Amino acid sequence: KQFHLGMFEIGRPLGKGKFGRVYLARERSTGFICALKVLYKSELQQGSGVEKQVRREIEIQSNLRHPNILKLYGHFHDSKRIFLILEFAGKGELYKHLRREGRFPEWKAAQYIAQMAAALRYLHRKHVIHRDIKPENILVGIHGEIKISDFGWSVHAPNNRRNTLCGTLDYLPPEMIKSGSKDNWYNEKVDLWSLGVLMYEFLVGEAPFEDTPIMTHKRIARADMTIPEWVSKEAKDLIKKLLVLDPEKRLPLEEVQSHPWIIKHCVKGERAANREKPLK
Ligand SMILES: COc1cccc(-c2nc(Nc3cc(C)[nH]n3)cc3ccccc23)c1
Repeated sequence: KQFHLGMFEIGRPLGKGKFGRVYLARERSTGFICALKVLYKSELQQGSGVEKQVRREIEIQSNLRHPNILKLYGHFHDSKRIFLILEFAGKGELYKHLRREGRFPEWKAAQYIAQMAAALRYLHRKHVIHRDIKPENILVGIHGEIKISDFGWSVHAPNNRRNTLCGTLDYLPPEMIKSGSKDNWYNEKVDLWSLGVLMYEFLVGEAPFEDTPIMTHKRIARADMTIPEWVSKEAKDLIKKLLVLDPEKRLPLEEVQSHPWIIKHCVKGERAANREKPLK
């Protein structure tokens, strides 16, 4: 399908980030609401091969269909800009919710981790490794469901500490911070480590290896973290089974979804969707 700018009514800017801005938009003929991400070619060309990476990310994301992955409906460009037509997630950025609430109750963290595990299983079945799982790359839909919203570049303004020059180290697995064999970078187990970091940050309100960059590097390499005693023992068990140095020893996604902590908090059935708390 051919898209062009005239097909859309542009609404309020939702936010801006490294490579451009995101606007609320409505497709004129259908009234369909979406988010329009505008990337400036000039800014992309500066980065080393960033434009090719954008093309690859568009290629990947436009072929994905999953309720917990933000849909890319299409794209088009004019002389100066590239436009991405993206699914609109009504409740915005997950990391803003996390900062506002400090940390999530266990039942909410478990539902988010279960949705992330389902999305990652789908990605890995399609041989896509996300490699950049962190709260900044997750959006929240109107029904509170989460959506992985970033395949390789960020839309968030560098307004929080972690958007330092090199981006946060917090989520990198040991095999990606150690020099040496890069083939582990293309092993989907890297996403399991980041899922463990995400789970820790949801429950504790800060990342497990958060420190000065040098110390973070050291602590990741040794999987050196402490889990506060007030975290439930089931949650502690799952975190420890994901934050494992040896990629092959990390808990597979199928076993994450059937872990007692997930089963305990994630009630099946459509009624759960409208319930703040799961059934006792
Ligand atoms: C820097 O702040 C940014 C940056 C980019 C998007 C938002 C934002 N996004 C969305 N939804 C979206 C965004 C995309 C690509 N699909 N659905 C909703 C919001 C609601 C309130 C505030 C902010 C929001 C913020």
